[in-house]
Amino acid sequence: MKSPDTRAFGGPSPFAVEVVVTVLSGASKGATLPLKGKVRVGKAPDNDLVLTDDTVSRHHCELSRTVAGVLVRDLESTNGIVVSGARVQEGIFPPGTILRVGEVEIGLRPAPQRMDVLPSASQSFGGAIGHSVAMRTIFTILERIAKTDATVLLEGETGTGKDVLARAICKESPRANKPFMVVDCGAVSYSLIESELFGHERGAFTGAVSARQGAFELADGGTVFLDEIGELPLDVQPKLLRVLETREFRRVGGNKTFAADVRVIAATKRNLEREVAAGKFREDLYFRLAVVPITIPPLRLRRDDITPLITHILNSASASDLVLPKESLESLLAHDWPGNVRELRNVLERAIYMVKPTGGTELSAITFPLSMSVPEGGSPFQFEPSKSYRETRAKYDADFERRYVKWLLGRHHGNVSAAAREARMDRKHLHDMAKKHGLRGESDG
Ligand SMILES: Nc1ncnc2c1ncn2[C@@H]1O[C@H](COP(=O)(O)OP(=O)(O)OP(=O)(O)O)[C@@H](O)[C@H]1O
Repeated sequence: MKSPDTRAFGGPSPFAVEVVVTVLSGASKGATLPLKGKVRVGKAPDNDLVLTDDTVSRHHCELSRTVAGVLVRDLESTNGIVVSGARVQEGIFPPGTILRVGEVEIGLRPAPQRMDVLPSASQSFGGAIGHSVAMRTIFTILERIAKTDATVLLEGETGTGKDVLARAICKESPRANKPFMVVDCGAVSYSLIESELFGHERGAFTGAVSARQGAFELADGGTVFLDEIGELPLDVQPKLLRVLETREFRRVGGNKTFAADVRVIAATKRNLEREVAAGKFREDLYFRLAVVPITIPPLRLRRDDITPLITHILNSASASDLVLPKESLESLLAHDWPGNVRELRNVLERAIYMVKPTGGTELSAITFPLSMSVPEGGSPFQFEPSKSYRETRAKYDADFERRYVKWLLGRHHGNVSAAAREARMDRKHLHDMAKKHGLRGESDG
């Protein structure tokens, strides 16, 4: 293992991001200032950033933006500047670094969303497909930062592709051939999460019958993917923060210090900034993780991606020969996809499994589940005040009948007898209903 160093976690500046200086503790907590030109920090009122704290000197330090990062210079202060536990006279630090000025913590917060980012010319990044402007803009950022050690925070609803992007970042990084260790912070039991991350020594706790390596140790030289980071218990959060700051860790119950030579990628379904505001997630840890914050929009807000994703999913299921009629494509494009790309994949794969064994060549709308046309949590009904109860009811009865028959026949690949048997209804009646709605059942010999 490499010897531990005091380099701020996140590595060199990944790209020319704007930096905002944020006060994280003390009386001026919450104060922010964009880092433009030189920023003087100290207790005296003529500073750009005034910190009213007795541990801060009148003119304490000076910060300025350089191409390589933020130049931090101590102005002969009494209590100095500390970064990752080491006192600093002068040095260049990447966005994401936290400085201790006397006893006050100030963060150099990156603001990459204010960068002028053009969408990538590429319609994929690693295994992730995306033709929409939103996804291609994300690809541009990832193309730039994948090769660095910058910590990435991926936020997005379930199924939007956080896991795919984390793996893609790893694949495009110099750590591609090193381990990629996943810790699902939401799935590991509370008592074991620390051991899962950092390992434990034999006898460290009841049940620790033998020593065990954690993800940070196993990933040495590679990448640790902290999935569902928003679920990390509050009392474990400072431990992770310390490791990210000092880049070293110990196993639970151990004395030996290991260097954490890993790149960290974290992901969450939650809005972590909101969790911070609600006191459920530590601000300093959020700050450490969100060096490159990426928000993946839900699929319903980037419908341009649906068609290429369908093609991609059909290809990867060796079903590119199946035809998707216009009507079916339209219904897929219109759906709101609360489960995002995962739901699209599931719907298509189910349809493929239903059609392929029958030797069918079309993924007709009949093979898509009924639930598709009803947004999750939404109502399938849209009432019109001009229509009477009878008319309204007749319309929905007919709609219900059509959807039900479509679904039922779909389950039985159009075999009317089998479908009627399952629904315990008369075969002829089902046949007539299908005919009425223009749904054809297969000859059921
Ligand atoms: N842009 C994409 N290109 C290709 N496949 C994708 C894309 N986004 C998601 N997928 C596919 O959708 C499924 C769900 O993606 P993934 O597991 O990455 O989502 P997630 O955001 O990590 O979900 P969760 O929050 O539930 O863990 C996977 O099968 C993945 O391959």
